[in-house]
Amino acid sequence: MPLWHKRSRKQNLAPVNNSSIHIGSDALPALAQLLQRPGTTHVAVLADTNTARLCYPRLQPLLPDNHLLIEISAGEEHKTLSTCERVWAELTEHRFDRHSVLVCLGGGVVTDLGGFCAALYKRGIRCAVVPTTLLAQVDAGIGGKTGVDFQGFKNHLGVFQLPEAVCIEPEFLTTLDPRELRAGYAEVVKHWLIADADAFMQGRNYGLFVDDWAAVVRESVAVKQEIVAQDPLERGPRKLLNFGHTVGHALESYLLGQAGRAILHGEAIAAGMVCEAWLSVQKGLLTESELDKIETFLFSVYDKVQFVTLETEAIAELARQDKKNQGDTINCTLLEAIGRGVYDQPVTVAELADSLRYYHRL
Ligand SMILES: NC(=O)c1ccc[n+]([C@@H]2O[C@H](COP(=O)([O-])OP(=O)(O)OC[C@H]3O[C@@H](n4cnc5c(N)ncnc54)[C@H](O)[C@@H]3O)[C@@H](O)[C@H]2O)c1
Ligand SMILES: O=C(O)C(=O)C[C@@H](O)[C@H](O)[C@H](O)COP(=O)(O)O
Ligand SMILES: [Zn+2]
Repeated sequence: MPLWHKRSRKQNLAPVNNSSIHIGSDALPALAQLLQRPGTTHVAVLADTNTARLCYPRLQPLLPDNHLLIEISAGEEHKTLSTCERVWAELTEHRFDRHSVLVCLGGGVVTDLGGFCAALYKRGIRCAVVPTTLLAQVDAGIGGKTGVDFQGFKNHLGVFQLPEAVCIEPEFLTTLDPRELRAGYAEVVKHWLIADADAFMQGRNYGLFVDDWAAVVRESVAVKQEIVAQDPLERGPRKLLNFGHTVGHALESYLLGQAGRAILHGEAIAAGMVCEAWLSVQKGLLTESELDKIETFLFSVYDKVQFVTLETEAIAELARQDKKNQGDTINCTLLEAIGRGVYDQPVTVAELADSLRYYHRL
């Protein structure tokens, strides 16, 4: 059955291997149960400065009295090996063993970095994820991609390692900055564009004016979960989830490296999706009218990312390090229709630069 077949809205979230996903009011009780499992020796919560202040108090009553709080600085610039070293040093100092649990409480930076730390410390300790941004609830917390940035390249070091549980409490979203909510929404739109044309058509009507975020989270998690279940290690169909990321990651990496110009991951992906939808038209896969629908919608939600045309080649060059590549071939995920992604589509650096120039002209 193709990946983009119509899913039942009530579809169960089948665990991928042994990772369970809890969404809604039973999510935090499920975490409490996991932490009380006999044999658990130590519990640490990894949070960033914001989630330590805004989300940790909600978790505290569920935690054992002697738990450890490890706080890291917030922001993509801290998703690095040196932050991991700090986390590992704290675990070591407090004699965490393999029966310990690391609870990652935060957005994608905390869940990516924390998952990576848990996977490597003593070759693997238990890990639970409590995603607190929209982006992490619909995407980063799901599917076991963990890692950190390295030498300016996104997620350049990492492992696939599923957490024991993902506990999603949509109420955490109430304290989220509107810019962060908007950025996370880009991954929701990505899921629609690769796998759910009906949801895209409906979503166009309400944009960010959503009154039931929990429903949006459930639907989006179901799309990702279904794809990850088929291909956990990204040998094939999981590459669909990378739509918008060949250009998006290049743009994000380029701007992150320049003081004052960093943009959020979701903002980069929104721009990347416009570029890659345009490339899909150039390759004869998508119609002009579909491209127009995608662009109109994305520009109704996102501001244009600012760069000058002189920078397009340098940005496009960064795609040579994309993880979907094979040898010198840059493999992109494109669209063959709204709601139908297609992966392993070769593109050149020149074509990626053209797509950025197209975006710049819009
Ligand atoms: N592993 C994956 O599959 C995957 C998928 C998508 C993105 N990512 C990664 O995720 C990262 C982006 O994640 P993100 O957008 O969540 O960014 P983030 O983790 O930096 O969080 C965004 C900001 O929101 C704050 N925050 C978090 N929860 C909050 C809350 N409930 N209330 C108030 N503030 C809160 C954080 O402190 C931070 O300042 C990128 O590094 C990206 O590469 C990974
Ligand atoms: O889960 C996946 O697979 C994804 O590609 C989801 C992406 O939204 C996410 O940004 C992921 O971290 C990108 O992975 P990478 O392998 O391109 O670094
Ligand atoms: Zn992403």
